[in-house]
Amino acid sequence: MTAVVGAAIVRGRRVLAARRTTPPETAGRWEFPGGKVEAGESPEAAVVREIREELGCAVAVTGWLPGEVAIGERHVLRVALVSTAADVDPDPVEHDEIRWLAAGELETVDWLEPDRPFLPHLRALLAADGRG
Ligand SMILES: Nc1nc2c([nH]c(=O)n2[C@H]2C[C@H](O)[C@@H](COP(=O)(O)OP(=O)(O)OP(=O)(O)O)O2)c(=O)[nH]1
Repeated sequence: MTAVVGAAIVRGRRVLAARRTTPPETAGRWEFPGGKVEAGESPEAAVVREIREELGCAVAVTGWLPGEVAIGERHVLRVALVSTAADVDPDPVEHDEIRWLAAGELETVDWLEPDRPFLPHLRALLAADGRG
């Protein structure tokens, strides 16, 4: 099993969702930006590397949403809680759209199926977060 890490980039009471462009089976679906953990790499380091590659910004992992979800038979998804500096503007180079979603907006995009079990945790966290 290869670990895939997604980053729930939280700013104030919103989380960043990103729309995939490849491969065709997943193009147009929404996800937490991220990717596969490489051999010898920690999940946290993979999150930081992937977000730098995909969104051109530095992030810090502050925790993990509970649980992990199988992606097919070979991959398993975990989702990190991530913060950025307030003045950082993510600039997607692989995704064709990004949106900052509030708790009540999480259902407005078509998430990849493996991401859906993480949404209730995220909704509760965003609804409870008094910052911003
Ligand atoms: N990054 C990411 N991938 C997800 C999520 N949910 C989900 O099912 N996936 C799937 C889509 C892909 O099949 C796989 C991750 O592949 P990826 O293409 O993002 O990984 P990667 O950047 O390391 O790229 P590569 O090795 O395939 O070139 O996991 C998610 O929230 N974020």
